[in-house]
Amino acid sequence: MIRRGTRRSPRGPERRPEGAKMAALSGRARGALWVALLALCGTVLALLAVVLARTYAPRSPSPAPELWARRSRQQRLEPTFSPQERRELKEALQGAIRMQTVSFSANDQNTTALAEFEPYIRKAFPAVFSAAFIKHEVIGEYSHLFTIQGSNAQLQPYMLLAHIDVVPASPDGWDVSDPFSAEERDGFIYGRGTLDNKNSVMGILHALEFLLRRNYRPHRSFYIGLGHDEEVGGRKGAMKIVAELESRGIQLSFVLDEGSFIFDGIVTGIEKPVASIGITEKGAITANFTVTSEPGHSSAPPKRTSIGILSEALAKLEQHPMPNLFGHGPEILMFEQLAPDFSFPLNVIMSNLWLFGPLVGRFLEQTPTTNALVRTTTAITMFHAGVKSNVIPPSANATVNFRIHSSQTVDEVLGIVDKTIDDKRVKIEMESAFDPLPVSPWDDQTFGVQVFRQTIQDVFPDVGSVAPGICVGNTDSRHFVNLTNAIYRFNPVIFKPEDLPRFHGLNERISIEGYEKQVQFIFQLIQNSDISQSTEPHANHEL
Ligand SMILES: CCCCCCCC/C=C\CCCCCCCC(=O)NCC(=O)O
Ligand SMILES: [Zn+2]
Ligand SMILES: [Zn+2]
Repeated sequence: MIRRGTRRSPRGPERRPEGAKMAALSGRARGALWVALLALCGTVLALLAVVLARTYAPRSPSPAPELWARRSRQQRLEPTFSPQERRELKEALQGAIRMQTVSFSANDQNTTALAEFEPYIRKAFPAVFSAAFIKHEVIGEYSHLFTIQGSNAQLQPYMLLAHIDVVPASPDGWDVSDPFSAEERDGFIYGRGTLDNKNSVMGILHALEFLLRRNYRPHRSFYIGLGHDEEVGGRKGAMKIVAELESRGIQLSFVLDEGSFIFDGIVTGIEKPVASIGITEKGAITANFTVTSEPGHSSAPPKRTSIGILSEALAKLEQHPMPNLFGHGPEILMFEQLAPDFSFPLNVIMSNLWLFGPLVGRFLEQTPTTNALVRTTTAITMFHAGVKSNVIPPSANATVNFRIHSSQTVDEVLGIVDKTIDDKRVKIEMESAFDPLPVSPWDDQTFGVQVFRQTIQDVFPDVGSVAPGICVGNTDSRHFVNLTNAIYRFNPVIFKPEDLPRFHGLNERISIEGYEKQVQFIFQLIQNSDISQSTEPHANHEL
């Protein structure tokens, strides 16, 4: 008999309790899901709040030191130059460009032109060479050291650096007839050295000349160092100047050299020009790579030739770039400080590098300029092999130039190179090597930083941020580490993307207006350095 209600379907009775269990369970699961969802929303909202707070938090403008604030306009000489003075500025720079002070190598420099440079500057800057409180010395035959004795010996001196020598330039590919003609075209002076670095050599001396002609006597002492072999390492120039100053027991308040610019349009997403002041510079290795093999007749070649083996090793270096180290060095400071200058949404990203750092690192490595900021770069710069088309060459040789990221050392880079090439047939010899330079202080209490901020504001009011930067090349200032911990690299010139290939390349040029601004900057910098700072060391700096 089949009783109603007791009939068991094969699944029914078992299913009901299971279903109830499931329903109860899914009720709990749903609850848990809601809790998780709410927690997630809370976390996302909290993250968003942090991200927005970091993006839009008011940044306190760097306080101008009280002394500058109180100084009346009358006390300060305005950086305005007469038409006659402006002509003089331009012609003096042109004359300097025409002197072919080329450095080919450490042992091959145009010493005739270097020697002619001294009478040239003597004639161009009569007030500098005749002032009773300025001492001029020739160092290492062709370099120059000027000591400007300020009226207040209590103030710690600073130093301005520039270099007279230039890299070679052949006329091929230039728009003007000759890279040493200093031709004026469309408001620009063309020529080797217009940006690197006779603009600074002549700009510093001319600013001082104009101040002296207006009877200005600096309060704070300072030095001007003009090296003659910066492009080949600075051993005979800058290093000798340093040895001289060290022997006199000098300590400097700051050193200012070339090495960075006011960048305009160099970084995607930043509209305004930004001043980047190099607080460090990369290390460097120049290494020679050699492979030797049995020479012989090309009709019966061995399986591998020295050229093939070396090429493979070099290709490995190019195919396996050094690691992206964005966030491990001072480049992070640079982007943190530039964050407000980026347009939306990049400003949000740059203000939150704690979250978006890896993404930004990938973004920066896309162009050679910003790639140089995030890693040790590898550049194969020379390759020599072979003597004749039917001779198996006995050797192949290449030179590779590495520029080392702040967070790496020479030894670490060499370790990676060895591992990457992994071929005992490739011999590596070091030509020169040094670690990245120490990082100079960057805060509003540091005297040099105060002076630069104030002077940029005076002369370039349209500049957005004044940010700490990295000098991706090397400068004479790297030899000055025993004289100060405050070394800065900054050329007060607007630098646009089209200027990049001109640097050490074709059609190097400076606009006449840009050069006048550079002279104004130094004119103001000397005056702005004449305040005393509260943290001034109490020492007598009789020079
Ligand atoms: C918003 C910041 C972007 C920064 C991008 C950096 C771009 C760098 C471009 C040009 C500046 C290069 C200056 C390097 C000065 C080096 C002087 C020199 O030639 N020294 C000899 C040498 O390094 O071999
Ligand atoms: Zn230079
Ligand atoms: Zn150079």
